Amino acid sequence: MSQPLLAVEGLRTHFHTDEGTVRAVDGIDFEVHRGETVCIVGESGSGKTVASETITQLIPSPPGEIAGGTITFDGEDITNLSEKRLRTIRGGRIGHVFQNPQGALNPVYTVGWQIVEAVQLHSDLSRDDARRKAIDLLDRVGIPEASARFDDYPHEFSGGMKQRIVIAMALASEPDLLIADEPTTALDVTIQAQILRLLQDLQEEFDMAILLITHDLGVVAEIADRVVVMYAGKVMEAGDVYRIFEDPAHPYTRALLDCLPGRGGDTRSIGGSLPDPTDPPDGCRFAARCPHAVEDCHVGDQPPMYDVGPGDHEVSCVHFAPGGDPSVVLGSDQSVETSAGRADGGRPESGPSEGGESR
Ligand SMILES: Nc1ncnc2c1ncn2[C@@H]1O[C@H](COP(=O)(O)OP(=O)(O)OP(=O)(O)O)[C@@H](O)[C@H]1O
Ligand code: NI
Repeated sequence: MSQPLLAVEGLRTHFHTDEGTVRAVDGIDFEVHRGETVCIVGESGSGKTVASETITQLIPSPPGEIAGGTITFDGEDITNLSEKRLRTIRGGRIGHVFQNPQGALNPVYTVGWQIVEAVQLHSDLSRDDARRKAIDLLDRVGIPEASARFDDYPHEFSGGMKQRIVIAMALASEPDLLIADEPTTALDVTIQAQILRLLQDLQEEFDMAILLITHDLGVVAEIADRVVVMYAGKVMEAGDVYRIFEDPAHPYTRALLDCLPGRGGDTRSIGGSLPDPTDPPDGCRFAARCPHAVEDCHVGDQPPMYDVGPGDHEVSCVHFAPGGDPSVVLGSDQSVETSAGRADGGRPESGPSEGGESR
């Protein structure tokens, strides 16, 4: 494969707090190639936002710290870039739509002014040309009568429109990579769909890569080329979106998918909770909640990423190690295991019953 646009290798982002060191991101690898959409999924608290905000060093430091690893963007190591150099990348070649869009717009300036600023920061367009470009951007993100609304203030727009404006701002520099952190979570379903379609259209138009963070697997199915499944600061599984949905390998991914309506699951969430991020367990971080955990799962480090094949698909699970027995997880059929979602953690009687239960 060609050189990735973004390569994250061995990344660790920790926070030093009174309660101990929060290992929010604890050694993860992933890549984003030009023009593709990579989705990071995982439960709340698994480190998705911290991982994405570490890329352009948006993590408050202290208490945050990049404790290890490298971030390479377009061939350049940007892990320890100076603030000055970073400013040309952040909001320039890398656009960012934050999880909380409220903070992204300044209430005391008109939206037009703010987008013009964003355009001018990364181009040498004249004020007039920047204004034309800003109106064009507002128009493209679907703000009706964009030129008439140019001088309106953020509070004069609805939540969905504000989010479109935030996206327009992130696009103002024509970024090579757009990082979008739960860009539609706060919005109603119709507007969510519109904004996702909009991102896809703009992606094609600008030949832009998208790193989308979400815990909505419905969104992932619709928009992703590749998926990275995070849990407790680690990557559990990664690969082509079709592989992840058709042949999910990690018990965690399978449990997540099980929560999707129409996949046979009857649960809203996975039983149990994330481990203490200041004191993660040995072995696989999901082992305590995993219906397939064996002794090996509780010792050593998180298992390495094993190839699941065919194609682009890797999983961090001992059952997929060379010589392991994936059928422990996969069972004899491909129906998604549902036990992980049961509040009592019980296994369905009909499920695969080879040894290895954690209880
Ligand atoms: N400034 C901070 N200080 C201490 N801990 C932090 C800080 N920011 C994040 N964390 C911790 O890092 C871990 C990962 O948080 P993160 O926000 O990345 O999760 P997430 O996967 O984005 O979750 P969500 O889906 O809720 O957005 C959590 O345990 C969180 O409490
Ligand atoms: Ni988040």
